[in-house]
Amino acid sequence: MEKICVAVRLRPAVNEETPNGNGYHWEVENNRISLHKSRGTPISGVSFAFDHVFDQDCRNSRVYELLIKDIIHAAVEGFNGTAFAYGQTSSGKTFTMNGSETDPGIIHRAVKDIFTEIEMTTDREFLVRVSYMEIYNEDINDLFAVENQKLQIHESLERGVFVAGLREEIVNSADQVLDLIQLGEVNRHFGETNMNARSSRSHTVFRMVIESKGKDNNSNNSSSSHDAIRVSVLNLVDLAGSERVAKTGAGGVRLKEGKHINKSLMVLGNVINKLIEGAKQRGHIPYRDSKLTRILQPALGGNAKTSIICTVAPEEVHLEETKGTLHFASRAKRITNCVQVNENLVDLAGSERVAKTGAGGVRLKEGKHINKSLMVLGNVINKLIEGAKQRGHIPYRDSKLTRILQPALGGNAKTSIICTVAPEEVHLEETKGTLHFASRAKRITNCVQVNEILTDAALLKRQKLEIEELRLKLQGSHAEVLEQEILKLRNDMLKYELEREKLAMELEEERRSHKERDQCIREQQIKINNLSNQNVGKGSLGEESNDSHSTCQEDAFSTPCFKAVPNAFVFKRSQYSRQPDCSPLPDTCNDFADEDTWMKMNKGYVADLDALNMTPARKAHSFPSVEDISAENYNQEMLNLHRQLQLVTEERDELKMKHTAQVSLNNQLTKEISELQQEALLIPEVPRALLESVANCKDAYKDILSVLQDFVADERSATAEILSTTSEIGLSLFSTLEAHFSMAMDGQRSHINNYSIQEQCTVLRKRLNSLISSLVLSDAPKIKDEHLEDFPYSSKHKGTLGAEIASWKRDLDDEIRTIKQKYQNLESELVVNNKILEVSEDKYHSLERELNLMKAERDDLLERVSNSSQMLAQFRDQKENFQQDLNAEVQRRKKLEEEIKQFSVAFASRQRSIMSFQSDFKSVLENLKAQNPVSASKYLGS
Ligand SMILES: Nc1ncnc2c1ncn2[C@@H]1O[C@H](COP(=O)(O)OP(=O)(O)OP(=O)(O)O)[C@@H](O)[C@H]1O
Repeated sequence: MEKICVAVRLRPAVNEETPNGNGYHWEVENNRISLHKSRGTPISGVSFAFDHVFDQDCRNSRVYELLIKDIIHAAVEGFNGTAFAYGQTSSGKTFTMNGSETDPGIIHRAVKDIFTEIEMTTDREFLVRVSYMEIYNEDINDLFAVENQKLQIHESLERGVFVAGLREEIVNSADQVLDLIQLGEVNRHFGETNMNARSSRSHTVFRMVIESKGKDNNSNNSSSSHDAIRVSVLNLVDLAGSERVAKTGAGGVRLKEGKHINKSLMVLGNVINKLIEGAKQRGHIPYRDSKLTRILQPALGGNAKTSIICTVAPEEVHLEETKGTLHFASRAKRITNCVQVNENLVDLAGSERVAKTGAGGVRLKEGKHINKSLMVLGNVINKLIEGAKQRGHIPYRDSKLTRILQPALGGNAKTSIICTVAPEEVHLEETKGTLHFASRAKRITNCVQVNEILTDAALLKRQKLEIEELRLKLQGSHAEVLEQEILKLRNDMLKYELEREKLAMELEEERRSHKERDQCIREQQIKINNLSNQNVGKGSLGEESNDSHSTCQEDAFSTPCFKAVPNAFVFKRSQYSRQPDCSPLPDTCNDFADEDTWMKMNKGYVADLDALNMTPARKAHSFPSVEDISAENYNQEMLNLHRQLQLVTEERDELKMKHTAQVSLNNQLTKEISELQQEALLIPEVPRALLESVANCKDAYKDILSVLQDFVADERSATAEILSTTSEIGLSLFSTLEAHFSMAMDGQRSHINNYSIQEQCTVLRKRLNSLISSLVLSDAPKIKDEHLEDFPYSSKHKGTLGAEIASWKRDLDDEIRTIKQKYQNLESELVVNNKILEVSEDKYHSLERELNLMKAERDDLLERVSNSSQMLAQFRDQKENFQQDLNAEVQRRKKLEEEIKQFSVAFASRQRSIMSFQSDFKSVLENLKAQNPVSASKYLGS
């Protein structure tokens, strides 16, 4: 176990102290940083000690020498290493990691040193790969390849936690790496805030993977130790700074970035808290109390995949021992390790009871030692369980940052953290927060191991050597068949090795396309669901519109909203431990930039992430390991699979196109429907407008009549009679018009009858004519007499009365004609409107029919999508079967190899026996020759 190395670096003050400050300042002395008052008196309780504390004058070279150099050296030797800079915004993290022209930073120095060390290590050969990524708004982007965005984190036993799809460049000189870094820097997210003109808006991780292998000077005499390859990962991390909105003045994009930055830093704080909680409870683990536990240390809570086989005896007489062993087993079951690839296979001595073994002397001494070491083993296990119990779940998966830094925090890596702080009084709280963080981080312990692995490649190499050895053994013999077989096998192995690489790539590619297709289908299904919701909305609108044209709903055609996620898709942290395949990133942390949360975060507050909803689980399909795949028949099968894949993809594309066409048609129809609705809304207004104008005409007519009435002196006179009949006729005509229009307004078009109005007009006209003619022609003398008395006309006027009445009649006729004309105009307008209404109705019905067709088509589409999903499932099954076949084939091949080996061993032994028989035979012949040289020369020749 190794503690994390933590240092604090105070940057030089950049601005003058605020005039109304209290004169507080930080002083650095002997790796301790303390807060002092203006007069120099230290403030109690605000003093922190760390592995190193660097003051304002310290240069990057010193920071590197004291804090990082060891990690770099260890990384070349095969240990994982991580160094990261943590601190508030503008405190000097990027300055520390990247440095300046005159004072290069940690990354620059580390790269240079690594290549210098590699050059100096002459007994090993190295392969160095570098990558550079940033975590921006919780997305991982490749800084070496801008097109690689939103990369995913994966984990495998061999590679540990890794970012899939991240470009790795194989490099062989420091300059090459520094050039690459320069290119990557261009792609990094920087932004201006009130606090820093060039503030990092993302966390960056510069990663070097160093592989090394002992140099194989004598190829014929290689041993397996030369095949062990060391793989170490070095992470150099420049974190974005925690920030307070009040100071950075962030808004918009900056605010969003700030929230993401603070959120991931808060998760980092949570992880550290959880780790130290566990370490606190675990306390000292007594590994050193026995040689056994010392040797087994990596296997117990360390870096090993460990299996313990507890053997028990069935006899009743061993009941107590068996119970004890079972208790031991159930305790051991609760240990958790941080696993790398090495495994330990240990055969322990059994615990003994003197009473039963009857041991004495040497045996007794041995038994005591055995029991003691087993007891210590039990103690170690107890301590480990205690720790694990307290430590519980470490929330590495809550942010991408902690997931990437997982090996560095409580895992298998040498880690240094450099916490940068600002000296200004105005940043006092932030500095205290960073120092609290640093003190907590100091308590983390990691278990660091050299990562020595036997890679597949090394394994293959060994197999090749074995075959070579066999071939040499058989050289000179006449076992041609066997030799041929071996040759073939060797070629097969080479082919297999090449194909394995290819397969790995193809599988990866296929898996990616699978994922994309799944995603596509899911998206399409969501779209179809939305479309169906939209259509259901329209259907209900159609029904309503049938009832009444005037009650159309305006929002029925609005953009469809996504359905609320059903509860089943949301689960809490408490369920997380039971759902290991999900990536439970909290979605709802929105207020991480606020003051309160910031303070809590820096004071070691553990966010109750249980209260936050997690993103839905997305299960990753497990693929068989590459070595399980044989080459034979693979290409053929692969072709088939590709063909099927192509077909499914084509079908999906076709469906997609149809769907797009349908959506656009749907949009067009929606637009037309809304236009028609607008028109339909206007149509009922026409009769209303007509009714209003008729009412206005009626009022005007009444006014005219009342004016005329004033001219009539005698109410019983003929003039009065004509006037009253005329007004009666006019008003009756207006009333009829009003009645018709109000009926039209109520939608009773069928009752409006043009013919009845005309008939009424004719009747009324006739009545008026007959009245006038009766007055003028039949009762003229009477009128004359009456007018002589009543009318204020002179006698010369009396003769012209008939003419005047005739002119009134003409005027009235004109007026009636005008009214009739107006009426006819209104009538024809009404007819036109009715026609428009009918056309609208037809259009509406045809739209409804189209909608139904669309629904049917949608159902068809849905069915086809589900069919293609089934096909996909079948396709997956087929693939699985194929993979099983491949596995079987690999097994068969292994068996064959085994048989060949056995055969060659048998062959060698037979060869040996033939040789010995030959030598025996020779010696017998020699003896015979010696005994009887004459007959021997006669029968055997010379
Ligand atoms: N030790 C130092 N010596 C000289 N200048 C420094 C030092 N530390 C920081 N600076 C200067 O302070 C300013 C802010 O530093 P830097 O950008 O490294 O902060 P940061 O912590 O990375 O901020 P952010 O989190 O916003 O990215 C820069 O102009 C930098 O040059």
